[in-house]
Amino acid sequence: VPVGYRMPDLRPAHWKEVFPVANGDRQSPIDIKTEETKYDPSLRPLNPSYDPASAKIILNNGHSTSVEFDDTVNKSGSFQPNRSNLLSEFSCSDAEPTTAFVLTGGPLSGTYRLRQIHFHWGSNDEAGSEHTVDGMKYAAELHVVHWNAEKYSSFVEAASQSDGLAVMAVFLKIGECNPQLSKITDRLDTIRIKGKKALFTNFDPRCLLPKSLDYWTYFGSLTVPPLLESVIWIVLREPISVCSEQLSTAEDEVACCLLRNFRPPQPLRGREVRRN
Ligand SMILES: COc1ccc(N2C[C@H](O)c3cc(S(N)(=O)=O)sc3S2(=O)=O)cc1
Ligand SMILES: [Zn+2]
Repeated sequence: VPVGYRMPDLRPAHWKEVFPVANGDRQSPIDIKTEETKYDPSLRPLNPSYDPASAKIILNNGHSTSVEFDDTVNKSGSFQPNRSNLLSEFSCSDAEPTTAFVLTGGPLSGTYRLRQIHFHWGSNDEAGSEHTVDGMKYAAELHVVHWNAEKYSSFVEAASQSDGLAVMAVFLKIGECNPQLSKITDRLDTIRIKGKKALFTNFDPRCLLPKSLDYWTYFGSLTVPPLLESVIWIVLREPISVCSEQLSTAEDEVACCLLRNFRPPQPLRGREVRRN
């Protein structure tokens, strides 16, 4: 390391030194004050339709674990799901196997393609979520990341556009163990080291979603550097359950670099939070 080189301080309070947008006027996460959210009749139901065969790898990118999806080819029309392996795999969703892996509807105009899912958690069951609801933190938070493949030709291009990304956030609360989540937490031992990845196929994110897809939505940003203000946030109002053992497995398995990987709520700066 060159003499005098100062390792950048990686704590959220210091991100503005490297990424000035950290002080921007559409930063995430936020505290959702339910009394101040505004009902918007123009908001449509969310329509997630995922092609399970597009799940590819599980990855430890140093501040979270993620399941990366093959977002290169739009499979609509070309992918003929093999019903036997699909239906046996996905007892959770009796919906017809899809030929695409996209999110449409809700506050979105156009088709947003699934890129990856990842989690944020804390060092105990009391804290861990990034968004809070009336000041309340959940134990963890799942992010399902999509990009506007209809309007932009690549994910990187979309990530720099104000309507480029759409992230669906799902709160995790401590309760029953979640067998669908175990499909991921049981694999974390294979990606203990930063940068490690492991094959992870046939996973349908719909299995992780709560019964109700009612949501709050607002314009925000990535919650990790480069903190780009390109995210349409869709925060589901109903949490899913996870048991303490699953969360501690996640923390134990990859605690080295992933503990407390949640950014605190940022100023709303006059933004509106709408609900369907
Ligand atoms: C342009 O540079 C990049 C932009 C984005 C990314 N990604 C990885 C990040 O971990 C990350 C964090 C997200 S969160 N917590 O939902 O706000 S979404 C997301 S990502 O998959 O888009 C990588 C490079
Ligand atoms: Zn995230």
